Amino acid sequence: MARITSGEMKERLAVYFIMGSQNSERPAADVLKEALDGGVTLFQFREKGQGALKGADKEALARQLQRLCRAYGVPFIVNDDVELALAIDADGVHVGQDDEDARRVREKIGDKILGVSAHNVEEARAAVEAGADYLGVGPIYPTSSKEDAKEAQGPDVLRRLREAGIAIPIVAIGGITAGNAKTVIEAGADGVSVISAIASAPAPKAAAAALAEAVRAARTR
Ligand SMILES: Nc1nc(C(F)(F)F)ncc1COP(=O)(O)OP(=O)(O)O
Ligand SMILES: [Mg+2]
Repeated sequence: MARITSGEMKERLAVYFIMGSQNSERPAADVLKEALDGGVTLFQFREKGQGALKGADKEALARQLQRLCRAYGVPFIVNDDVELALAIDADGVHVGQDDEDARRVREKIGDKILGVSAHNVEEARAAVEAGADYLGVGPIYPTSSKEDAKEAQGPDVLRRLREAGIAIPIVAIGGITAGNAKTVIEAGADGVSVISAIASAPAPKAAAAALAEAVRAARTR
C-alpha cells in the first residue's frame, strides 16, 4: 500500500466526522451510520474525556465503528492511540502537539494516513517535515467538544498558512457548521471536521448532507 496522494487526501477531508462514545447520548454506531448515509468522507475515532472507554471496551467499539466505515468505503482514523490503530489495522492516526512525536509515529505506521494538529506556521512546517499527510488546523471558532481547546483563531490562521506556502491538505476544526463551512473553505481549508455539528444534531444524516453540500458549493467558486 502506497502513501495516500495529496489529491485523494483533499477529497477525503471534505467532511471529516470525529466522534467517540462521549459525544452523543445515542449509541455511536447509530450516529456514525447516519453520518455515513449523509455523506461524510472520513471518520476519526476519538475516545477521550470524562467516561471514555478504555482497554478492551475501547477496542471493541473501535472495531465496531471500523466495520461500519469499511462497509461504506470511508477510511477509519484513530485519534492519539497509535498502538490501537496498529492493533486493528486502522487506515491512519491523528496526533496533536502534545501526543507522540509525529516523526516517530510515521516510522511506526508506515504508509498509513498521518494527520497532525497545527496552530501556526512553525508547527505546520514541522508536521510537513515529519511526514504528515494532512494538518488539522484550529480551533477556528469556539468549541464545546474539546475540554482543553486553545483560543479560537478565526479563519485568518488558514490564510496565514497558505500565504506562508503551506500547501499540504488542511482540514479546519473547531465550532464548524454548515453555516460557516464556506468561510473556512474560502480561507484555504480543503475540508471541514466536526464533532457536535453531526453528533449532537437531531438528524445526523441531514446534518452531514448539509455540510457536504456547503463544502461542495464553496469549492466550486
Ligand atoms: N483530534 C483532532 N483532529 C483533527 C482533524 F484534523 F482530524 F480534524 N484536528 C485536530 C485535532 C485535535 O487534536 P489534539 O490537539 O491532539 O487534541 P485531541 O487529541 O484532544 O483531539
Ligand atoms: Mg491528540
